[in-house]
Amino acid sequence: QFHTIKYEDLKWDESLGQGSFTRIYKGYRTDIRDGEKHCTEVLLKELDACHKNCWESFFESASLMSQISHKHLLLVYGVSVHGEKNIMVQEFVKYGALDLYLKRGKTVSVSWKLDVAKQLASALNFLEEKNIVHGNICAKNLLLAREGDSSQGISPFIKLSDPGISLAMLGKHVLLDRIPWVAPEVLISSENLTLECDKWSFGATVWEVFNNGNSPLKGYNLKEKRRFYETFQRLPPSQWAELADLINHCMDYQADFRPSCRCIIRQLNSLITSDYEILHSTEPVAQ
Ligand SMILES: N#Cc1ccc(Nc2nc(N)cc(-n3cnc(CCO)c3)n2)cc1
Repeated sequence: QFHTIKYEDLKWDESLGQGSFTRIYKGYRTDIRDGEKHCTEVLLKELDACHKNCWESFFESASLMSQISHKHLLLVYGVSVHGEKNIMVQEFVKYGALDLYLKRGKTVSVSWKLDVAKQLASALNFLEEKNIVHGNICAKNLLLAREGDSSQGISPFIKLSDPGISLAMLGKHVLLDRIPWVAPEVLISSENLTLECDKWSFGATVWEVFNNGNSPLKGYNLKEKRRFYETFQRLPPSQWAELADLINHCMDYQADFRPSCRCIIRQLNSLITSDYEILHSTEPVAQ
């Protein structure tokens, strides 16, 4: 169900860090198309050899992303297996993970952040229409393909990354550490992983985007993270009441009370036109 790529066609460049059980590298893929040699910049996502039993979940995640195509979903070229190595070959997205981009202190406007939220909501709406659960929505899995330039009215462009190893395969500690992105019902049983869980994670991700990429519950240990859910706590609300309401509506402890994607998109559209932008934007506004 997806393309297999010859290991000899891949070249590794610098290491770019790691996800859960995976290591990522910049790389190049040579392939011959209509008689010409092409060399494409790629992202090589390697599954740690010690997690061999996860490889089918790793490939399931790759095949999920290569079976459907949408402008805000990451393009997966295929997979390569070489001895112990399992490698997913993805399009190289120019500016990388959004959480790191925001943490690097880039000041972005309110409308920039709302554009990102709307693009994520449209990707989620697409998945919802296909009844596909992503299961790992977070700012680290949002990749920035275009920075945008608010002075030129050019909006940013994001791509949602593959979900990686499925939640069902992850140990309890990894799941607890994913609080507050993982929906509370999933901690009880990964059987509860439904489309509504992606709405919860969407709320936590929008919170990250509006808090300059800072991790919610930063510094909480696993016990404190568990207590956060057990006592039905909420993330610190944004001063922008309508935004805080949307985030809390998505992060409703009752899964079936969470809004549909269409409702989320409608609420985001109403936010963009509100005068919050004028009152709170960092750029001086022409009087
Ligand atoms: N400096 C820098 C820099 C780093 C990376 C990229 N590009 C890129 N392309 C992808 N397809 C995936 C990722 N990626 C990043 N972190 C994860 C793990 C969480 O998913 C995935 N990064 C571009 C610039």
